Amino acid sequence: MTTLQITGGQVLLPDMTVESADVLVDREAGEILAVGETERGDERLDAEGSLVIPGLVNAHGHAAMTLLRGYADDKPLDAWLQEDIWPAEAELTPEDVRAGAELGIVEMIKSGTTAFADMYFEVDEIAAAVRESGMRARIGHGIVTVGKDDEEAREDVEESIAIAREFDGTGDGRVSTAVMPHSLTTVSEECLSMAVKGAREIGVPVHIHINETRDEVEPIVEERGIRPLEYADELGLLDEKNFLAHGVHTDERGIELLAETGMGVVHCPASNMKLASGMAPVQAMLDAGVSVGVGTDGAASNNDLDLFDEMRDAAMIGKLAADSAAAVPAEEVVRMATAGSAEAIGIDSGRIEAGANADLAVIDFGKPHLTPAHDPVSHLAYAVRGSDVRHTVCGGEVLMCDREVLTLDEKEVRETAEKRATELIERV
Ligand SMILES: N[C@@H](CCSC[C@H]1O[C@@H](n2cnc3c(=O)[nH]cnc32)[C@H](O)[C@@H]1O)C(=O)O
Ligand SMILES: [Zn+2]
Repeated sequence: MTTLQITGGQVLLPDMTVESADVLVDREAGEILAVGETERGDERLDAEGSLVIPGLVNAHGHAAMTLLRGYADDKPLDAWLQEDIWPAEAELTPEDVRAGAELGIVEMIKSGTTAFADMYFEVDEIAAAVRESGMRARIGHGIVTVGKDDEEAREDVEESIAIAREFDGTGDGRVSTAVMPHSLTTVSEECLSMAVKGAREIGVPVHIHINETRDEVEPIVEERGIRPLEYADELGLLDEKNFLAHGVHTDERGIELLAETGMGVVHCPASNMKLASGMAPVQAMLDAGVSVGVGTDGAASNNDLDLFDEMRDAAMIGKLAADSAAAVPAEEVVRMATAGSAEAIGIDSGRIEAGANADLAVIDFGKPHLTPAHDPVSHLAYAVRGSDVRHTVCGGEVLMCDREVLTLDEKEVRETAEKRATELIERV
């Protein structure tokens, strides 16, 4: 066994208290051995003047969409997808997806994120990028069946199931999967049922966008006389294992259904504000006991993958939505972006204690905007920026040390992404 000792810092514990402690990690097992006064490690990572926190978990996104960052802004979801995003995505090659995923991963590692959930296509490229990077991820092939004939539609579902089966548990267990129908309005009823059944058979979750915009709710109510979550419940889609993105237009009955079934919700506040989708009733969900995590969504609707930004947005919009400054407080938002996200997407991460996976980020508190540090948890929610992260560790492996990414070549990743993004837009 070789050990890694993170020394001299303050540590954020699962009960949200902070204490001066070292963290000792078993590098082979990828687990935390001890927190406190530990024995000396074989290797050491300096955390003097810094706060050690659980690695952040980005519970919903499309990492490869970094290639489309700033390509199409200031439009509502439907027009944005149909006029700009989908035509551009139709031109993406497997190599483009790899380049975009690597760029997204570098950005996440640099801002203290150690795990993420991702819905996209060319998933073998995304799996390869995750394996190379050392991050933890739950990935899947997004199914869209609108505009396809029955056979093509079924093939898309089968592909999502086959990919989920193939990659689950790979990358030393750091890669897990889900079957990922895009939404209740872009996938037919028959195909949604197929997806639910297929996921159950292979024992992986289902991940889907639900209740994102009003335009998505209305057609379901008109056609079926019930709201999206009631329809999802009829399909057997609401389950403790499964998780949805957004949940913006969720009414009281919907919140009850989420709480009763244990279905996870991934709140994506920046994307919801940028596309003017609405404000998710996050405090009401938390009060009802719903499992809530936080995600950035894709870089084309955010436009960055910095979860510190997202925490601040979640706290701010959560207060507006509840009309209360006490809603979605700092501690709650930090919990949502760590243990909450991990629980929602079903991975073991998000807490610093002996026996847990060693997924950590070390934040430099020696900054003007983090002075004075009356309450480090307040700073995490309201003042820390991704660029304050010094080191990132996942499964006991150091992914970034003193802001240098060790598992991928940042400069090369940026140059490749820039070139591929430019050529992509020329083709579109
Ligand atoms: N099989 C489909 C791809 C589905 S992947 C998931 C899709 O979600 C899209 N997407 C990104 N952000 C959002 C969002 O906020 N709501 C709905 N869809 C989104 C993204 O552009 C991508 O096309 C195809 O080949 O076109
Ligand atoms: Zn999305």
